[in-house]
Amino acid sequence: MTGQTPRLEIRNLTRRFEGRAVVDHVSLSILPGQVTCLLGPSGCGKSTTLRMIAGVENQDAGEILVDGAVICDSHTHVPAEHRRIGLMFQDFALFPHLSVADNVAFGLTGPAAERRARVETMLDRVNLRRFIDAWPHELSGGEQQRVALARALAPGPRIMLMDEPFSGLDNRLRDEIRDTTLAVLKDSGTAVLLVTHEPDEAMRMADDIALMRDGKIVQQGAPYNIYNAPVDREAVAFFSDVNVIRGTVQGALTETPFGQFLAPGVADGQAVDIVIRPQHLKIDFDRNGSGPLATVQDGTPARGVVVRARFMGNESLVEFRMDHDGSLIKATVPNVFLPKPGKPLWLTIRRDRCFVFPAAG
Ligand SMILES: Nc1ncnc2c1ncn2[C@@H]1O[C@H](COP(=O)(O)OP(=O)(O)OP(=O)(O)O)[C@@H](O)[C@H]1O
Repeated sequence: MTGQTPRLEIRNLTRRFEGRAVVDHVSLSILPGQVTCLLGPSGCGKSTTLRMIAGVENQDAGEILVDGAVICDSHTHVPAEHRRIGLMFQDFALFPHLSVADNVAFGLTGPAAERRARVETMLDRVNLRRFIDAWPHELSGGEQQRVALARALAPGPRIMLMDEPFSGLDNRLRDEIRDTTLAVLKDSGTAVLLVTHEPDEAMRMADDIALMRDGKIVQQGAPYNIYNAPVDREAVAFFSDVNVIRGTVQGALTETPFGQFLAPGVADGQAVDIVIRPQHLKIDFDRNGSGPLATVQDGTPARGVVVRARFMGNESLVEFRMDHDGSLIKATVPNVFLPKPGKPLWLTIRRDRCFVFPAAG
């Protein structure tokens, strides 16, 4: 909703180590009940950003606001324990010497009866009330994770910071725990900043994704927009395998073996990369040396020879060596399609799914 005060806002947050800005003018805001994922490769500065918001690391510049009030800038520094920020980190284990009830009650104050009632409510939310008197070692990994969530949410934090919270769980359990966690977080109205290096996790959890690289946020938006309108070639490649077809621009157009592509605003003679995901190529049979007819949607077919084909479960991945320049191109098709190496086939690319970027380097 426009005009709503963000629960969490950071402005130009910067942190330098040994002269290098590992977090470089990072700004973002999160509304109550919204989940934002800070997504990026290892070492891009995600955890450092989170640590500054939590108050366990000082920024060199920038400000942090909660509900419109500054909690940290060059003059103010609200200590970590007064920020009402919940934390859930991968290695943020339960206290092994405390029962489930005492773990969840850990950050609570007030009369014992009230604390007990709050613990029961929180365990109900994560469907673990029956384990109230159990010890952490009696619970599975997923159950422990849900208790950790109940513990983090029990004091009613305004913001939850989560750093790769699901990475210790096996795949199938992880999907289930993510869904439960998301439902509980949404219900609590907390603003969530979740750090992950896994695009699938971000797509699954986030209302908003902030894509981070080398200390900077390079793109921010809804998962759909980040996936379908990426800012550059690396942003496409972060979410999936990509094929890159290099071309040179003449008169805002580039000629390729797959047909012509528009390159508006790019100067004559400049190289461009046409980037296409493997699932957006179409494969067609060779008809005595010719392919299918060119169409407006799919451009001109180009011929390649199968290098290898693998069955991946839901789809088959076929790799081609292209006749025109010897480059390798990957295409995926649903179900089982395993042509023999050496077989000539024709490829077309879905023109509406191509991204054209000025070539880097
Ligand atoms: N206390 C420190 N002293 C010096 N350099 C540091 C310190 N903390 C972090 N760095 C460096 O800052 C960069 C960003 O680290 P950070 O942990 O924030 O990245 P990340 O994106 O969270 O990575 P990962 O996903 O691997 O945890 C890294 O190059 C790291 O080596």
